[in-house]
Amino acid sequence: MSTTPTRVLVLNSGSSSVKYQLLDMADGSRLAQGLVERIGEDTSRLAHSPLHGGGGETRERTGPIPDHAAALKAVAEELAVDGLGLDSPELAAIGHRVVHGGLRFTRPTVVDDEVLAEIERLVPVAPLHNPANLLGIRTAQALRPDLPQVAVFDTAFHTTMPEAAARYAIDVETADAHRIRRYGFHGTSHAYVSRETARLLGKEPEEVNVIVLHLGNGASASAVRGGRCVDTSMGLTPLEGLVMGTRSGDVDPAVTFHLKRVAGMSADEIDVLLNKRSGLVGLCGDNDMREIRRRVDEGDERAALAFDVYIHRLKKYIGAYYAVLGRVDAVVFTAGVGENAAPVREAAIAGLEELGLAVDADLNAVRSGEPRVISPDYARVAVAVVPTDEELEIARQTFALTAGEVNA
Ligand SMILES: Nc1ncnc2c1ncn2[C@@H]1O[C@H](COP(=O)(O)OP(=O)(O)O)[C@@H](O)[C@H]1O
Ligand SMILES: CC(=O)OP(=O)(O)O
Ligand SMILES: [Mg+2]
Repeated sequence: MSTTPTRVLVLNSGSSSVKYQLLDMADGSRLAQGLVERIGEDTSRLAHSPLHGGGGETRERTGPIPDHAAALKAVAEELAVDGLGLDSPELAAIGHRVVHGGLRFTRPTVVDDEVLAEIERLVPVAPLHNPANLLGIRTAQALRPDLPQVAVFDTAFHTTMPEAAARYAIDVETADAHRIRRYGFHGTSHAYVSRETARLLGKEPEEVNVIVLHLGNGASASAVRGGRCVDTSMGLTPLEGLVMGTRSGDVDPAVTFHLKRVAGMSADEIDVLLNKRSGLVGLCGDNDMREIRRRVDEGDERAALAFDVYIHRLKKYIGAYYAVLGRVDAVVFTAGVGENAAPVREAAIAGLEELGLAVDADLNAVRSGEPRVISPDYARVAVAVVPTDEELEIARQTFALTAGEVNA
């Protein structure tokens, strides 16, 4: 009798990177994880960490990796070195992060040709993300055509948003004809982190109202009432809302036609400006919060301005979502910046004592990979740091959807 396959490979394909993890869903353990970055450049780098059986040294490869297909083949080779190759009969499914699922995909979905066509149709509203997600799926299909490939959508968690939050106040016929509305992104992270925050507080997700601040290279805030998203800061595309590494977040939409009329820029040029040459990088030339803090500490004025604009926007969204929720149990920081940058957490919460929000300096300074409360005991609202795990959440959803099918 053959054993039931319980392993899931998760691929999180970004515009120029692939993050991946191989998990065994029998016990939720991680067997390997890694990252391919700077795909398409001469300085591509793959870092692969075997984690099973006590783990092993992280292995690195550098040198040109031209596209996502080549990246995934390199990942497959590294996994094979550890005896975890993609040809393994223990592999049950491959789970993919897909950023834009439009209105149609509210749940994880087994990929077929029609699903691929729909993800392709959504490329114009996620131009940095959906093409990479598609390449990841197609390459994985070519390597293991017999396995279910599951798409887990960033937009899915936000489909519970009420119309009042999802609608832009523009002409209804025009908006509906072009499916223009607020979709929201990073939903897998917002769902996972809001649930883990309830657990940290010793409550059920249904019992708590949480403001989640996902601050990575892309950044978004969400208001989660009793486990359901009621508002989020990203909109039609992942450009709206918070200040990000290279994206502007909120701007007056008139900026775009002003640039067209006055500066003679094309729509594509404005797209690149707002998505790739704005945000922290546009304000000070750096998008890494570590480097920005280092410059601020040295007295660099442009870095200080970038930091202040970033914090001001973040604080506005905390206030806005406090008002949307009415009662807040926790404000929680997650993703690369949220989990690691104590000065960002301190500055974003500073001055909000009247809202019951405060950060304890000693607790905030602790470096840890564990979920933790960083507010003082007297504070009415908990402030917390909860590491996100989009890959684990994607693996769980992928396995839940396919285990029955594979075993049948
Ligand atoms: N120790 C740290 N201190 C401050 N910021 C950090 C630290 N480590 C990572 N970051 C920030 O996290 C960002 C990456 O976050 P991440 O969630 O991995 O983003 P993404 O998934 O969008 O690639 C980096 O660009 C950097 O700004
Ligand atoms: C949707 C989005 O912004 O994703 P990322 O943060 O991975 O760029
Ligand atoms: Mg991310």
